[in-house]
Amino acid sequence: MTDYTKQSFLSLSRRMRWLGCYRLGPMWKALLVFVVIAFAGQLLGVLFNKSWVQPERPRSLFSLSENGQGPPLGSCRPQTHIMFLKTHKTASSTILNMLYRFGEEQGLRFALPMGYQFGYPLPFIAQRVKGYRGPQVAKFDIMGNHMRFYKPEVEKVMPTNTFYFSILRDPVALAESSYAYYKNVAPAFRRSKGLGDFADNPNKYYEPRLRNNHYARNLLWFDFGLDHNANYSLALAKRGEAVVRRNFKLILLSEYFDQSMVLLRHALCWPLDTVVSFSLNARQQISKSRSGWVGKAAAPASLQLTVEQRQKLREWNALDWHLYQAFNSTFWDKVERFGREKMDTEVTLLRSRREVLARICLRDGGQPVEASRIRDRAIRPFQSGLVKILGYELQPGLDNATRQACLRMIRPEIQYKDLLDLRQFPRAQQHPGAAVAGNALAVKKDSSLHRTGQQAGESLERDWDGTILVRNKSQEHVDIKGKLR
Ligand SMILES: Nc1ncnc2c1ncn2[C@@H]1O[C@H](COP(=O)(O)OS(=O)(=O)O)[C@@H](OP(=O)(O)O)[C@H]1O
Repeated sequence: MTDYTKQSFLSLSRRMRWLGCYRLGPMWKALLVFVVIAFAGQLLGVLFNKSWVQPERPRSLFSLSENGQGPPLGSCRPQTHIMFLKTHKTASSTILNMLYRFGEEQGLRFALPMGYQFGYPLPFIAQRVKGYRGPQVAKFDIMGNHMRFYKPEVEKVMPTNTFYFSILRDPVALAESSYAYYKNVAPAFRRSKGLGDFADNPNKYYEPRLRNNHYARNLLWFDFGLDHNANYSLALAKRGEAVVRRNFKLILLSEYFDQSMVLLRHALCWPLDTVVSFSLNARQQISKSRSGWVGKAAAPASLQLTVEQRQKLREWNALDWHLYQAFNSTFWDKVERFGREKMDTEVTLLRSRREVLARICLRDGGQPVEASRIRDRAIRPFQSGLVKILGYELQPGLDNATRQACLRMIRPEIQYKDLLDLRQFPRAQQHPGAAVAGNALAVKKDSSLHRTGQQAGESLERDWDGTILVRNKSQEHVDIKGKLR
């Protein structure tokens, strides 16, 4: 013992005598001293060691309960600088909804597009971000709307310690989803009789230079900013894979959505409830599996595929197929490192939380419904293509706080973006009709055009979804998705 410790010990025993502890035996005194020292140590640790600080709870109704926190995450701080590359038809709207919820609850600032996508399908440039004033001038925390990824420009907008992640889906399932959604949009799909017909002879229908045909070939590769029309070679595929690996810390899989959410929550140090979600943007469902995502029993004739046609689609999308296989293997390595048993426990917990929240929030036991059946027009999802895109009805009679928390979980992407936009830019001129959803086409005037000014030599044209395309001499176009879902 040092002199200082001896002194402290003596002064402590004097105080204990003063408190009446002199009646206790020596064993009890020693125990009491130990307890006092341990308590003081804890207190100092909490005060001075920041890594002991538990993640701040989102001010969500659900997270107030212990179950909503989930199993402990250890000594980490919640990540609040996040870039999510929102790939198409991969469950990305469900993930964006989580990011919107988390950011809203934590009062974070979103890098939002002027319209609904960041200039897609053109490669991303920082000027597409509303409120961008130059590299690192304005502070943005979360970015997650559709874009064609281009890292040097994203880096101008997001802080250096940003966590980059994205999600992939099996290219055959993705092709079905894409065909159903973009049937009338991608010329290659429009011309074919069905997906099977397209798979049998894609070159008959596919013209690489036609606008929106990127939805028909290696769509993931395209979204990651790579050349989706390049001829497949293993060397090329590996180079692309390496680029994705370099740029993204975590790649999720939509087929293993719940396991993905567990990995994500641990990577971000987030409470369980932030990654509990209801599947958004699903095609009309037949049955609902336990995992909570909407499955399809019988596909419409135009989407039916033989085993050979599935194989042909893999070959047609060979670059995406490579990417999917490579990251599928990485994904399971991560699960292995995480611990299979621990993963199973957390997935079970996540699913039971989803069931609890579905019972609280959703009408008809949580079954998604056709947009036309949703009484509140403000939460009807956007419709496109061959099939009906489903949404949810809220349970009637909820108290206001619960209603708001539930609403956040089912609010479709477009309406949610409008709401956040309005909060972040209360004084800016908003789109007429913002935050009001309807099934009808409502083309909105885009405020960014008025702010930046339309240049001489540019002409306005609309894309399939109401996006305003500004065409100039070099044929560059800007998107401002202007159709409400
Ligand atoms: N939780 C979960 N797990 C697995 N799959 C899910 C989940 N949530 C949504 N989905 C399915 O994702 C498809 C929609 O994808 P996106 O939201 O990325 O579409 S979009 O690009 O934003 O239009 C769409 O696929 P299809 O139904 O096959 O079209 C959704 O059903």
